Amino acid sequence: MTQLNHPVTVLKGVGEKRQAALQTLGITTVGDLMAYYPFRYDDIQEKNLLEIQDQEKVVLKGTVISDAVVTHYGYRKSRLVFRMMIEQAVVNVTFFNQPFLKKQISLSEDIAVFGKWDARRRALTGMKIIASKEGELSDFAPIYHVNKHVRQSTLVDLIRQAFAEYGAGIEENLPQWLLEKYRLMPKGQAMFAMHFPQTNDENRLARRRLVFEEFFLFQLRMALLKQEETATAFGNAILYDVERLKQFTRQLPFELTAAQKRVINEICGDMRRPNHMHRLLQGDVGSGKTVVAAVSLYAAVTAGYQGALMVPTEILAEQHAESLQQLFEPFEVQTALLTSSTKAAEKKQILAGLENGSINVVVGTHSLIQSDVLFHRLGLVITDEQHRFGVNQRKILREKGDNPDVLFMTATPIPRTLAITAYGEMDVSIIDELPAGRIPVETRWIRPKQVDTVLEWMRKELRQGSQAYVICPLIEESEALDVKNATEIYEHLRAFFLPEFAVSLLHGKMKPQEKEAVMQSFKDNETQVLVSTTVIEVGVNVPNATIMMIMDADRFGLAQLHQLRGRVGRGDKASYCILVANPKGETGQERMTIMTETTDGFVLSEKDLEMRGPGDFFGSKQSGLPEFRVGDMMADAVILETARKEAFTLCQETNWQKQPANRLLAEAVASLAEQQTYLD
Ligand SMILES: Nc1ncnc2c1ncn2[C@@H]1O[C@H](COP(=O)(O)OP(=O)(O)OP(=O)(O)O)[C@@H](O)[C@H]1O
Repeated sequence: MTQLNHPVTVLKGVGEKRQAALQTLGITTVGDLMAYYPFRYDDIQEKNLLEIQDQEKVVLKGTVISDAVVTHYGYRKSRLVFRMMIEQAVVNVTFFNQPFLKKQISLSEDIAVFGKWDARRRALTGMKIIASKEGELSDFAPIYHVNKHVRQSTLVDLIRQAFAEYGAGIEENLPQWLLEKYRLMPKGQAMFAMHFPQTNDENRLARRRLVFEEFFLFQLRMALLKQEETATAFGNAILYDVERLKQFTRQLPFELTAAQKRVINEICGDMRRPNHMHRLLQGDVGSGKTVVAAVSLYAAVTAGYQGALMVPTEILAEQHAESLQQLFEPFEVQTALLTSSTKAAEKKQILAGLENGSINVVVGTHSLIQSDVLFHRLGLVITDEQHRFGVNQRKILREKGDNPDVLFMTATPIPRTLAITAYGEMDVSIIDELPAGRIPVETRWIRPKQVDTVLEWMRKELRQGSQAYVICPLIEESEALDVKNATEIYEHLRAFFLPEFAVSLLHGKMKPQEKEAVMQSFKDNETQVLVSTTVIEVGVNVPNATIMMIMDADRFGLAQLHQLRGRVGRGDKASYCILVANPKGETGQERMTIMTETTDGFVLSEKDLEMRGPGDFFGSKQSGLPEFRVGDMMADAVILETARKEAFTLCQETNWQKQPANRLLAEAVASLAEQQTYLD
C-alpha cells in the first residue's frame, strides 16, 4: 500500500469526527484529499482601491496594522474590527458575528480578505478570510466545494499538510516519453499546483497535465476493451457470397448512395474477418440505414447464418419486418416478426423456426432477448436506436448463439467528442449523405395564435393528397395529462377537418394492437392527419406524409425535434415542418431559430451538445458517459483527441503492459476498469 492510500486519520487534527466529515465529501485517504481539486480560485491580485466600485465584492490583500477588537451587542451579535494597510492606504475591516476569526488575525502579518467594498467610507465588510498565514499568500486562493461539515480553511490546512508529509509519495504514472513529447508537468508538481498555483500559467499547465492523464487512461481502457471485443478467438468469419450480394443490391428500387456503399463495405469487411464486429453505424434521419441493415443481414444469410434486427418499439419492428420481407421475398429469405404481442401459437412456430434454422432473419423488440429464444446459427445482430437499449440487454443479445457480430445503428448523429467517449471502444461508420433528389424540409416557427391560419393552409395541402403528423409533447410528470392534452388537440382537429379528412390519435397508453391499427390506417392513407405523442419519434417511414406540425416545440431538445422532423421529407415531394411555440427563455428561442436555419443533423447535434452539455445530450442515464474529474470533453476536445491517438497507438504494441516503464500505467487502467462497471 502506498502512503497515499493511508486513511486521512494519519494527518494531524483528523480524528473520527473529522474523518466522518471528510467522508461526506468523498475523501477517505490522503490521496483523495490531494486529488480533491478546487473548482475555482479567488484571484487576489492587488487592486487599486480607487478602481473598486462601491458595493463590489473583492479580495483585498494587505498587512494587519491593529489588533482585532470584538464588541458584542444586542442578542448574540458581535462586531470584529481591525485595520489593514494596503499600499499606502489604511482600510477598516469589519466582520459581523464571526468573533472566532480573531485568532486568525495577528498584528504585522499579511492577510487577504474577501468582502464588500464601501467606497465612501473606504472600508470593507469582510465575508471571509482567504489566507492569513505566511506562505499561503499566492495570488490565487483555491475555493473548494464544501458542505456544512467541513470548512474551506480546514480543507486547505489538511491539503497543505498532506502534500508536506506525503507529497513525495506521488508516483509518476505516465511514461517519460509521453511527458517529453507533450511537455507534460510531472504528476506530483501538477497535483500541487492545482491547489496552490503561483501563476495563472502554472495552473493551466497543471490542469492540462491532469486532463491528459485522465483522458489517456480512459482511452487506454477503451482500446483494451476494443481489443477484447474484437479478439479473433470470439468471432465468426462470415464468408458471404459476393455474387448473390451484388444481385441483391442490383434489384433494389434505387441506386445506393456512395455513403451507403462505403459503410456496407466496412460492415462486410468486419463480417468476413474472423474477429468479432463491434461497430456503430451513425446516419442522419432518412439517410437510408434500413437498407444498409438489409444488405448486411442478407450477407449473413448467404453465408448460412441467421440475422436478427432488434428495435425499441413494436411499431418500428412491424415496419422493418414489412420492408425486409418485401426486399427479401424474391431471394427466398424467410423473415419473421417477434414482439410481445405475437400470438402464442405463432410464437411457438417462430421459436421452432429459429431453432431449426428455417427462419433466416428475425425482427423484434425486447422479446428477442428472452431466454426461450434460441437460434440455430446466429451470425449477425443489428440493434436500431442503440442508446434506448440498456447495456445489459445488448450484452445478452450478443451472447446469444455463437458470439454473433454486432452492429449498432443510431439516427442521432453523435458529435465526435462524445462518440469517442461514450462508444470509444467501437468502430464507427457514418452515412453522411442523403439519397439524391431529397428536397430539404422547409421549417417555420409560428406562435400558437397563428395555428388556425396554418390549419387552413394544411387543409389545402391535404387536398393535394398529402398527409400530416401533429405532435403533442410528452408531459413527463403526468402521463394522464399527456393523453388529455393529445386528446384535446385531436378533438380540435377533428372538428376542423371532418368530414373531408380523417383524423386519428396515437399515444403511449394505447394497447399495441390499437397502435398498430392506427399506424396501419395512416400508412394506407385511410387517415390523413395523425395526432400523436412522441411515440412516433424514431424510425417511422410514411413517405406520403409531408407535413409535420409540432405543438409546444420548445419543450423538445434539438435532437428530438430533428428526429421528428425526419418523419417528413422522406419521399420526393416538398415537405414542411411547423414548430408551434411561444418560448419564454432565450435558449428556447435559440433552439427554434436554429431549427429553421439548418436540416443537417450533425450541425444540430453539435449545437445541442453545446447548449445542453454532455450530461444531458443523450437525455437518459443509460448514456454510458463517464464523469471526468478534471477533464471537460467539450473544452478539452483537443487533448481528448491527442490522448486517444496515443492510447490506441500504445495499445498496438504487444505486451506494453509488461514493460517496466508502463507498470503504473497498466495498474491505473486496471483499477479504472474496476470502477467502470457500466461498460459491462
Ligand atoms: N439510396 C437511396 N436512394 C433513394 N431512396 C433511398 C435510398 N436509400 C434509402 N432510401 C429510401 O429513403 C427512405 C428512408 O430510408 P430509411 O428508412 O432506411 O432511413 P433511416 O436512415 O432508417 O432513417 P430514420 O432514422 O429516419 O428512420 C426510405 O423510404 C428508403 O426506401
